[in-house]
Amino acid sequence: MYSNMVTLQTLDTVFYEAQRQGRISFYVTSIGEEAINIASAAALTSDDIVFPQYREPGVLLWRGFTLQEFANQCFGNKADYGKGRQMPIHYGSNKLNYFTVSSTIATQIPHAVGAAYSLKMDKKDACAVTYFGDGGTSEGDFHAAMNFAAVTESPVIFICRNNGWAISTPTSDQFRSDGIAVRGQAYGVRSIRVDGNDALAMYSAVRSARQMAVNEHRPILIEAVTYRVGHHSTSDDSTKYRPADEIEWWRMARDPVTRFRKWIEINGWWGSEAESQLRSSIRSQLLHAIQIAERAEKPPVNDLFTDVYDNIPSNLREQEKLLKETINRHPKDYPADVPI
Ligand SMILES: Cc1ncc(C[n+]2csc(CCOP(=O)(O)OP(=O)(O)O)c2C)c(N)n1
Ligand SMILES: [K+]
Repeated sequence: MYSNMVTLQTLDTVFYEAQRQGRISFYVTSIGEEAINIASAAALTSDDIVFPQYREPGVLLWRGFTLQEFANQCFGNKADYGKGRQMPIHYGSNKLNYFTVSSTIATQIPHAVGAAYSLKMDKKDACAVTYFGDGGTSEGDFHAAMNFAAVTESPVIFICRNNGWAISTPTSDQFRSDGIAVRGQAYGVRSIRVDGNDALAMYSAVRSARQMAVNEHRPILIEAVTYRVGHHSTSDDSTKYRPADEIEWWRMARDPVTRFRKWIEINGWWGSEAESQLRSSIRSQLLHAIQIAERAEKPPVNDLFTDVYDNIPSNLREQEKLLKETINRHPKDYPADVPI
């Protein structure tokens, strides 16, 4: 669990730098939420179906998505499963039971309940797991999903990362309830609040939630209290709306990775030599993956028009024709490495 938390941290640092260098168009970090990502993933089984928001790439990492696969998606090259049609960080893996990230807030929550209901009808030994932020609970989709899960008694785990901020909106401007756990209780869903920066607490909560969901056929809500240490995304400057000392306190005093490291060190399982070896090894693996992803061929322009319709409708054909004509007229304005 610790090496995965460090890998996630390093992935964030390296990809964030790549965005600042203009090599990728966008990025979102999970800094401060590494324990929620990795400890929850460790407590599930690979048959459990994940419906993520966008701040849980650690779950995918835990399941075996490679650093090269992360890089291919962010660089939108030919090896990206989304064929470069999504913004960076919209990962997905059919093989790893991880639905593709959708930026439209909270849409994944009712999807998870539907999948859980279907797992129950098929008598599968698995549950659905969905992640969202506190902001997600301000959407109607959250409320519809909670109620649907409660009445259908579906095996679904709702993991809310209550990180204090929905971009620039603090939780105090979103709701006056005592956090999120009471909202689950209001719908008749067994709910618990955990310290999301404590990897062991997170692991234990998700482990028990999974047992209850699968064995007793019931939804469970976990409110993981945490803090979004990074900016919302690379399109945001959070110092414009929150005090720097608040960010600093969470970064220094409450960092989930440092807390877990202290625990494994006290147990004699880790030391500074292993730490520096791990960090430099992951960093170099990542830089290598980025180099490969950056040099790889881009998907052809044609791919923009495929995979939605079996027979491409005439309006899309027309758009395709117009796009190609435009590219031919202004070749200098289009990247030379994108096959037409
Ligand atoms: C339906 C919808 N409304 C608004 C947005 C714009 N938006 C993107 S992220 C975000 C904040 C989400 O906050 P939260 O769910 O708490 O997750 P966090 O970013 O804190 O992890 C908003 C409002 C969106 N993507 N989709
Ligand atoms: K949030």
